[in-house]
Amino acid sequence: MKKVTFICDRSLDNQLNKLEQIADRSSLVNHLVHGYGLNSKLIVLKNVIAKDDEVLSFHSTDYINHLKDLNDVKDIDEHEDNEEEYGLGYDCPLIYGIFDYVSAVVGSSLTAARSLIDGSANIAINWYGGWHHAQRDEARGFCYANDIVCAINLLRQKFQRVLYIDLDIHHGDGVENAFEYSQNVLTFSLHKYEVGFYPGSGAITDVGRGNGKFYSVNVPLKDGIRDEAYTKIFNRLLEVLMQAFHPDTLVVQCGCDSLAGDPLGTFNLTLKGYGNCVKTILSWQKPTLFLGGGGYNITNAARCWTYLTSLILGCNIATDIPDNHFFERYGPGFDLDIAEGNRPDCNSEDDIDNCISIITGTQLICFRHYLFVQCDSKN
Ligand SMILES: CC1(C)CN(C2CCCC2)C(=O)N1c1ccccc1/C=C/C(=O)NO
Ligand SMILES: [Zn+2]
Repeated sequence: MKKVTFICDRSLDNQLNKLEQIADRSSLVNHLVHGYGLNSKLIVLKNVIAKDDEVLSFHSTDYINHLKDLNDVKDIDEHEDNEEEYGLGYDCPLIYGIFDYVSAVVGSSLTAARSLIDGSANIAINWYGGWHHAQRDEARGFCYANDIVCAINLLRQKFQRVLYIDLDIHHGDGVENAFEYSQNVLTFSLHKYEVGFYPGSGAITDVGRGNGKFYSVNVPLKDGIRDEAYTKIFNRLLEVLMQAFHPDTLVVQCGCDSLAGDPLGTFNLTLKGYGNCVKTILSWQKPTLFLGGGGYNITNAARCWTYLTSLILGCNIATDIPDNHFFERYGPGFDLDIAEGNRPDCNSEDDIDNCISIITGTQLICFRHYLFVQCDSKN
């Protein structure tokens, strides 16, 4: 019997509602999960606010003290040093109660991770987390603290090797940067990589540094990628990486701004594309933490994460949206599925095959080295 924990907490909904671009997104997810009756199969966990030292497992003391100073400030202009420092400003506007917000969101991913560490679950779901751009000492890209890095640091207290997978349309730069020199955390990100597209990092040649060289894997993609090509590249690359890296646990960022119909709208995935990736991940039967992230078509985010929750539980759910608190928001079709867009796919067959051969070539060399090192150390 698969034990799946699920973070659901109204105080977290209130915290996330402070971000206007995703206001009430988490409430829609939770009500749709409930509407499908999935919550009766989940171990629903209340949030535990992160302690300072847990947030400081990654973030700098200066940055966290700055957030504490700003916690009761309503508008950055009121604050003496209101020029954009620590990343607070345009992309990351100051939100009221910023430190309380960060402690709650980091706490949500730590609460989920703890259930994998204490063995009360083999899979943990936290759709409140996944804020992959935040750096050690600054907010970035709408991410104020990196709950993912804090959760990986906690998981590493029990699990030796962690595989991080990032499905968001944006490069998971904050997580990659945090573990750039580590060979115990392999970061794998599929993302749009084009001049002028945020954050601008994540080229195929970006493979990590020092001992961590080759343990950052980046799959740069162009506009319009569809389920079939995305699934092919995902399965082919991860087949190699799983055999070579042998992770003890996985952390998966399921940002759903790669879906067709997202206001950023440049990828063309449907629930099938995300579902194929999650099915592959589930087949490895490793302790796994699933997180949210981007996703700005609010009802599509609810559709996607509810569907993924049902896959994780092994439950088939109807395509008709069930009665729930936000039912009318799913009109006019009231359908769980998301239609594929008709934007052209700018990724040719050759582009995809090139990506696969370049990466599997590099990674194989690296992991062959890794295996020798492992063999040597055992002799
Ligand atoms: C402000 C929002 C978050 C919203 N948004 C879109 C959605 C709809 C219309 C604008 C963005 O591009 N944003 C950003 C703005 C500056 C920097 C980063 C992001 C997004 C990061 C992200 O999703 N990472 O996974
Ligand atoms: Zn994103």
